[in-house]
Amino acid sequence: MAPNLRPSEAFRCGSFLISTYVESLVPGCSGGCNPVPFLCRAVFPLELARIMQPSEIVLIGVFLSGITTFLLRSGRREQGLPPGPPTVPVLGNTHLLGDGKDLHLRITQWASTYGDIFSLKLSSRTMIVLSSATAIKEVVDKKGWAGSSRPGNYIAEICGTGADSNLLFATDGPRLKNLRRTLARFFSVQNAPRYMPTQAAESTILLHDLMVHPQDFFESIRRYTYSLTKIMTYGRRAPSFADDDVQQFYSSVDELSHVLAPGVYPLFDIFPLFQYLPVPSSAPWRVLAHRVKTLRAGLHTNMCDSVRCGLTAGNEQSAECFIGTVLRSDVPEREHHFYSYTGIALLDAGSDPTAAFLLSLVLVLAVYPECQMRAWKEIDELVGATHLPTPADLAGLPYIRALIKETLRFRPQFPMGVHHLMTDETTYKGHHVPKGSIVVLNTYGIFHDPDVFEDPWIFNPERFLKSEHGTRPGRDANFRDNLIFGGGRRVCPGQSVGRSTMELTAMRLIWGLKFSGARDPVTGAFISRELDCYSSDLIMMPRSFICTMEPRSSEHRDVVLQALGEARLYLNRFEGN
Ligand code: HEM
Repeated sequence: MAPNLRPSEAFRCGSFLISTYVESLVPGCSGGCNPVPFLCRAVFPLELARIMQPSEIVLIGVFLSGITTFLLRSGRREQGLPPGPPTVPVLGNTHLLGDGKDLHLRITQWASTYGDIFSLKLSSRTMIVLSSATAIKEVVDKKGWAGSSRPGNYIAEICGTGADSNLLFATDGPRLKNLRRTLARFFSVQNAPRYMPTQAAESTILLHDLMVHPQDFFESIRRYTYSLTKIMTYGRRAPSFADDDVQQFYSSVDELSHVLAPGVYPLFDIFPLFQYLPVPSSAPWRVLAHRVKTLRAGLHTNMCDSVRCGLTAGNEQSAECFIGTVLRSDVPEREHHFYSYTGIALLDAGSDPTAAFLLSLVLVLAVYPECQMRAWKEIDELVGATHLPTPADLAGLPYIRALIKETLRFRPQFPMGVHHLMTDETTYKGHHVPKGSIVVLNTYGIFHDPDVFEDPWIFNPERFLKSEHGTRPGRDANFRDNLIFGGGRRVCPGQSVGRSTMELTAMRLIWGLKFSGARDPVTGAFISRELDCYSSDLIMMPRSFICTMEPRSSEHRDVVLQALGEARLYLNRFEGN
């Protein structure tokens, strides 16, 4: 229950709201250093009192007390909701989210205090955090579509990538269901092997890039995952990271993640009133949002046009890719934008999550040389140095399978999933989960729960050799292999393709390269701090880190060089017009 409003708290809440708004209008103001919010807080009420008549002040007082009564109720945790951190009036727990940095760690800490279901009050909105596989199964998976809508995202709307265009933000409804069916067919388990020749050829190019330009490994890996997704979606590849579309796409992704991060823009979705306040077009987040909108609209138009041209010219790749399938289908005219913009959603959803895994893998191989050596031993015995590993080899590589699973457990790409929205109420462990609540799938917390995983903070692939899910014996019968891919009806439609890319590429990187992490010049110890250097936006991605890599032997390098010609020849079909 919220305590009564004390003057100090009222002042804090008011200041928070006003400063959030004002800070968003002032270029370069994102911290406490800017004097404007403080001036606003101090001068604004005094100034008003000076220029108004007493009757106006009374009227405003009545109006404000009505609003205050409404707002005071809005921060409270209603009876029956799961427990959670104490609330303050108006804000509820909003102030605890801060700038969103490392929120997954705070959420995981709260889960250890309040249990596998707890609630946060974001003013009048309720957020339910689920931190066990059982909770996800009961609240999301079993509820079907009623547990799988999405909360609105005003800032994404402004960026032209909201519910009406982008599948990722789309709310429950017939057109989403139709689109999901189309995606399910396109990326089905049966269809996934179709992409294997592309994955094999592109991963050969990646190995070669890493051998020749090891210092550019971030760019090489991001090009690789973008190119794979672009081929499936638009029937065209991206030969170089310097290509215009690659540059535009990644600038838009980086800027979109930034503008969507809490703290950069006013809390429009929590305090919808902000949506009606005047905002100058020079406000920093508006400038950013406008740039993102322009970049993505340009990409969308160019890419769709190139598929249209390909279809007219009878190009096979254009006909077979996702957008080609959509353009050739009888999608009603009014749904065309939503369906075709799915191309951009696929680029978003397919490129960086896969890159995040590969970068995490490089990082752990570099700083856990004992794991790298054990993986080499295993792959050398099975595959040898005379040819590249193929998907069929994975079955004979239990340690490498465990290493992949442990990397995904240790650094899941979506540490807090992607928010779901309940369109119906439900209960779990006697707690009420109301209709309209936002649901967080706390994947990071689940994978770092010491009751379920022994020493969860330690990187230890062996745990997956002892039990299928790496859990303590008998813990959490509801654990499923695809928790990293979300849940309910929104579970990742690209999971088969995503998994096969991660597995094939992991085998090939381990097979062909030696990774070494940076060491402290005095102690000689690995700078393990780098393991904590992750971006804290929606996707958990290592920031730049120092790592050297080289071919394991001249034999390995020669095998890659020999395979290169065939890979380029195969990929030729995805180049040109
Ligand atoms: C490889 C690593 C990947 C991971 C870890 C991953 C994970 C996820 C997660 C957690 C979600 C949200 C699910 C939810 O709301 O509960 C998601 C959604 C989605 N993913 Fe993936 N994904 C990956 C790769 C891919 C690939 C390769 C594609 C397609 C090319 C793809 C396409 C999508 C799409 C379209 C959605 C939105 C679904 C919706 O909102 O209905 N993903 N993914």
